Amino acid sequence: MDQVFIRGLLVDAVIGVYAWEREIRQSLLIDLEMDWDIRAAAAGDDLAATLDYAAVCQRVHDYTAASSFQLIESLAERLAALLLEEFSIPRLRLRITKPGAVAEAQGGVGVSIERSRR
Ligand SMILES: Nc1nc2c(c(=O)[nH]1)N=C([C@H](O)[C@@H](O)CO)CN2
Repeated sequence: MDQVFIRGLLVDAVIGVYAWEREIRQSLLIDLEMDWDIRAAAAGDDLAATLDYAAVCQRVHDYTAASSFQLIESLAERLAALLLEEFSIPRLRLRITKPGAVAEAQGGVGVSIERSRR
């Protein structure tokens, strides 16, 4: 299946389990791979026929920046559900990296999920 993807979308949010984490904003990196048949958009050279990655970035940014979950798992599930629904995406893979969470983990730590529209 074709995909529209977003890599390394940087968003600051209140996220974390510990008391000190509730007082600050921390950076998150969000990666998305979204199934989308791009042939109609390519044939018509038409933005309206494809999944607008800029619109998805804006929605992800706005939702995440306003959120205040403890676990990145919670953010991942909510984000996946709203994107599947609002953009009529059949299936997506979503990864959230919390770069500063574990100093020794140079590549960051996080979660990755794959979800489909029901
Ligand atoms: N699987 C997870 N493990 C941990 C999370 C999380 O969201 N998912 N969060 C924390 C703390 O908030 C941590 O980021 C503080 O450094 C610990 N483990």
